[in-house]
Amino acid sequence: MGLTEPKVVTGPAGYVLEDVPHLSDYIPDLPTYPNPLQDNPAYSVVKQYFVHVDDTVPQKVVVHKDSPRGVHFRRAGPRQKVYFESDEIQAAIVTCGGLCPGLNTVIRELVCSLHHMYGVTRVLGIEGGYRGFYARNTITLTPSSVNNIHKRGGTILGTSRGGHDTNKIVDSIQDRGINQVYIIGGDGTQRGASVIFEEVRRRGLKCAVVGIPKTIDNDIPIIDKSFGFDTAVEEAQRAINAAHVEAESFENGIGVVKLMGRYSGFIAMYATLASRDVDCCLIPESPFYLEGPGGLYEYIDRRLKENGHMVIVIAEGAGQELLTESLQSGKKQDASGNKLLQDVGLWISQSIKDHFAREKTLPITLKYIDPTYMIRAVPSNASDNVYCTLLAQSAVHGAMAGYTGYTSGLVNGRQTYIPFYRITERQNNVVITDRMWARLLSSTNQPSFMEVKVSDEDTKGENSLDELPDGHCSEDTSVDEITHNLGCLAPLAVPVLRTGGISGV
Ligand SMILES: Nc1ncnc2c1ncn2[C@@H]1O[C@H](COP(=O)(O)OP(=O)(O)O)[C@@H](O)[C@H]1O
Ligand SMILES: O=P(O)(O)OC[C@H]1O[C@](O)(COP(=O)(O)O)[C@@H](O)[C@@H]1O
Ligand SMILES: [Mg+2]
Repeated sequence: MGLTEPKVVTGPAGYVLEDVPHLSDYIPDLPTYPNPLQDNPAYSVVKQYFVHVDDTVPQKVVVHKDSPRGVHFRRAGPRQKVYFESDEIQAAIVTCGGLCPGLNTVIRELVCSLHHMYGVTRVLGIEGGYRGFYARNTITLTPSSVNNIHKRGGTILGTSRGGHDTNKIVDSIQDRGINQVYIIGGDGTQRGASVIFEEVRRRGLKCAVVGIPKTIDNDIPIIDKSFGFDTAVEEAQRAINAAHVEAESFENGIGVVKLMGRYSGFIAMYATLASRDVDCCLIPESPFYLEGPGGLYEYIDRRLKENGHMVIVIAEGAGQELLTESLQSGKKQDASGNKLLQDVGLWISQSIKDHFAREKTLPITLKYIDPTYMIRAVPSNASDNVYCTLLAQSAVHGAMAGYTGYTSGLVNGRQTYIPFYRITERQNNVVITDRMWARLLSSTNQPSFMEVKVSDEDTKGENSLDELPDGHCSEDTSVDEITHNLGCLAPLAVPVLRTGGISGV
């Protein structure tokens, strides 16, 4: 049996539904049952509580008059018919990868939704990430055992990187009679969940495999944002405030704050936009250089002369190419295969100190704050708690309705079911030619570290978005937006890195 073919349904006017697999795709004659929610007093009063079979959610909400209707995802929510009887269900929950605020809230709400909405009494917690399926004991989860866990950071189940052994995991699922598995984790975890789903399907098991996207870095595509992201941005304000207070209190004071973001600088970008005290934000997607005209040192010098102090926010994945140059580091990886990063915060702080000591232009005082793990470890805030609740409920409704092989996620403000391949095919990055980054540049006044090169050829005709180089165009970016952001007149502007003046220090 080959890999599951994408289920793509087309309709009039360019309508496309990227549907998710269903247990009935590979198990014939599955019995169905009325959804127990129809007798639940909390829900039976809600008009049209059940989601219509044809309800779908568009991926793009900004369209032109003549645009095709485009890609849609199946709307999440309870269905009239379910594919499991309550007492037949053995559910399991696992958390994998790094921590993120809200993990415990999702666990709590999965347990409570299963129990209170669908009468499921058997829910297992798999301890310590994927390897917990075959190397650790399980714990029984009940509404009373999870009642207060949303007030705590971390995950009560524990987590880990590496240890994804598909056969051992699916053997464990089969041996324990697990027929709904909820896998909470980031991009790596969702790739792992996709492989588990394929093996479950190959073995013909009646087991719904459901992913719930967790990523403090917000690096998962398609979804609006990840749970815990708002909390992280909020918590980052405390570090930025401290850096600002320190910087303001000394002559030529500089506060440097490192935030998480291995490949995606969303936390740094949003924390900067939220704070207003940040003078410079450096992210992995926007390469920068230190020396020479338009470089970081020149900007720091100017800002200190203008304002007497400054705050720099740097995402942990920013400037890694400069560090590699200067520190001759190897390419190390963690147990999951993620790039292991050098401490860019320490490096940039030392580089700035060395530069100003060498140049003897300004006597600076620099304070470096690394709040990364403190931010990741806090419990989720109120809005993330609501988000986690809806996410968990949607995940459960989908499994009960027999859907499988999907990640439950928010798309344009609606809960949806997204096929795994769409979640794992690429990473979500800050698009530096999008409006958001332009807003940041205009709020901090920092240099863009780019020159705009416009070729004659490009100015001659209409250019399609497809012609833009990788990483410089999001699916939601129009040519108008790109030219607007770069402040240039041509229809196609290609940002290029200044190559002169990059220094390894
Ligand atoms: N391509 C893959 N196939 C199978 N499992 C994977 C894959 N990538 C990562 N994993 C597993 O997913 C888990 C979490 O991945 P990791 O990258 O550490 O965190 P995150 O899911 O937060 O991105 C690990 O146990 C890892 O072994
Ligand atoms: O927990 P570790 O192994 O120190 O990893 C730190 C990494 O975890 C993250 O917080 C989140 O990464 P994941 O989404 O892959 O779990 C990154 O921002 C950071 O680089
Ligand atoms: Mg990841």
